[in-house]
Amino acid sequence: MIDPNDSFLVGRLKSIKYALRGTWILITTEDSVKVQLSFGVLVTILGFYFGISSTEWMMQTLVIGMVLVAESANTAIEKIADFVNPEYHKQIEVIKDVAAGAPSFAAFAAIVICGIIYVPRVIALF
Ligand SMILES: Nc1ncnc2c1ncn2[C@@H]1O[C@H](COP(=O)(O)OP(=O)(O)OP(=O)(O)O)[C@@H](O)[C@H]1O
Repeated sequence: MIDPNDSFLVGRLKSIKYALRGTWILITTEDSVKVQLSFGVLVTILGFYFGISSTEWMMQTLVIGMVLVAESANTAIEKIADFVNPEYHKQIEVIKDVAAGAPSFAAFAAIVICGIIYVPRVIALF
């Protein structure tokens, strides 16, 4: 925990440590994050294979990041909801469903961007 008496530098270093711990928890325990990360790795390999442009790399990296950020925020909201109310509640259902909508928007953008980048290149292979 960050102590108010910590120096600025120690406070920032602790924040980085906690953020890396959170990243590790997401990568190792959350199936949805594992799946999204695997897609990220796959399109990165495709990017090298097809030699995509700098602009395409930027767009692709941006959408991979968007999906992972949304998926991580969704996971955090799910965990808060489970902590606040582990039993069934109609409002928790709505909260979780709405939170799950965030990665869906990001995933839609990622599919469109990756489709624009790769569909013509894959078609050109045949
Ligand atoms: N406590 C609850 N009360 C009411 N509905 C719930 C509750 N917990 C889960 N649900 C419903 O079940 C759905 C799935 O919730 P769950 O917590 O299992 O997430 P998940 O889809 O498994 O998430 P992920 O795969 O990202 O871990 C929610 O979107 C919601 O509709």
